[in-house]
Amino acid sequence: MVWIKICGITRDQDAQVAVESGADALGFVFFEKSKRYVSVEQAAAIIDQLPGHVTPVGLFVNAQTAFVQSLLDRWPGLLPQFHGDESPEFCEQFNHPYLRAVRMKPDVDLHQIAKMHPNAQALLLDAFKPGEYGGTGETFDWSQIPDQLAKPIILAGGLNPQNVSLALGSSKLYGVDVSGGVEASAGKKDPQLVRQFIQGVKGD
Ligand SMILES: O=C(O)c1ccccc1N[C@@H]1O[C@H](COP(=O)(O)O)[C@@H](O)[C@H]1O
Repeated sequence: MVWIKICGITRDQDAQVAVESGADALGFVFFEKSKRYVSVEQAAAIIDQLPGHVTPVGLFVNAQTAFVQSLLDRWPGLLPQFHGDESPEFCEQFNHPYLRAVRMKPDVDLHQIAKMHPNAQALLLDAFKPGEYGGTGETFDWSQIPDQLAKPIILAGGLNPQNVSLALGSSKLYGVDVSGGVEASAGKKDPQLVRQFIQGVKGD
């Protein structure tokens, strides 16, 4: 089964649709410059109600150590997703599994990145767009995805209900991650698109 993460959750009703449709993880963007930003208390109202089999993912962009640690203390099951310019040392200091986002420049060396992030549960591959950290709705050249890597691969970047089957057919993936491709407007999910996306992955 392919692991499915629906990211950029800001509303309880969107979380509920994603969970009922079979999402494995929900992402909360703790990056104030994002149009999908949620405060800790907004996220808490949703995270504290999640069923145990659904992983809350905290998306960080160059956050302070103390902030990340405070959220891990509050939710030991939180999976951080480091989506900025964090060094391997920064990501590793928490002694906690995390997702290392990689923005896919043409010359990126995924094998080297995998080696430098031993506690990474997976590498999450996203499109590179100068001046932006992610959530751009853009895809990248999936032929850049290696057949073999020391870490599982989660594909992100411009996925939607129309292209996700193609993505799954073209590479060996542990999981998929979507945000903009299932939105009605920034930070607000379209329930129909969320259902279609998850059905497309599960082949229902
Ligand atoms: O969603 C954001 O605003 C965001 C901001 C900064 C870094 C990452 C962000 N989102 C993540 O980007 C990927 C791809 O998103 P999309 O499907 O192309 O919209 C995904 O992991 C988002 O959670």
